[in-house]
Amino acid sequence: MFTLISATPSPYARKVRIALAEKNIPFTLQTEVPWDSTTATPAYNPLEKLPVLILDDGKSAVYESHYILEWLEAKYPDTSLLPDTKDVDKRLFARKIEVVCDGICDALVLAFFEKMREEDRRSQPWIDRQMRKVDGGLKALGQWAENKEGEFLVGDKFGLADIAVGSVCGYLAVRWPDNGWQDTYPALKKHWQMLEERPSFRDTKPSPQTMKDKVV
Ligand SMILES: N[C@@H](CCC(=O)N[C@@H](CS(=O)(=O)O)C(=O)NCC(=O)O)C(=O)O
Repeated sequence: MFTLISATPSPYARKVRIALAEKNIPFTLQTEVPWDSTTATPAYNPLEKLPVLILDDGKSAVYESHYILEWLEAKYPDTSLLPDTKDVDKRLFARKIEVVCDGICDALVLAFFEKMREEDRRSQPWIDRQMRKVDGGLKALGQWAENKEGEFLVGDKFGLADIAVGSVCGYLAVRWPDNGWQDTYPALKKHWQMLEERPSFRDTKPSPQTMKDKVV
């Protein structure tokens, strides 16, 4: 059986947890704090990041959330999370939405750790730059949610784009509760709330973690 190294707040890991659940792939969840020296991630991922999907042999590993999802799509095509193969542009659009969602998360992580620095070592211009990317990314998600044709973001089928958007919105709600995106983008908020009703979302709600070691 697969093992997924995950962390309770991780939006990247939540994408994989949701995809595994939606594809009915059984796995063992190994919850860690990747910033602590006790993490197992370096043993499987040279980039020392989670999520990491450890395969049945207990040694081989797949890492980087967008690649794990691509790997799962290739290995388990029956329960696809992408539009039909003939709909090339829709498939590419779904991946573009994931790119924006991952980029928002990347900027949030950078801002989060910059804010952890002592005041005299903290760069406010750096934090402002990251939050500009978050604002720009959310504006794009807000427009896509506003303009979606069906119940889901790409075509009339639940998939990768919904998983990515739901994960970043859930992360913001936990880690950045004062961010006003839910008021600014009501269609995005409504879409996220609909997604959170799915069992795969209900079973993977993010929560804060406690870091033991000093990171920055
Ligand atoms: N691009 C990676 C980003 C993953 C990532 O940044 N993971 C964090 C944990 S979390 O932010 O998702 O909670 C991590 O392991 N960071 C450890 C490190 O950067 O050393 C992905 O998509 O999987």
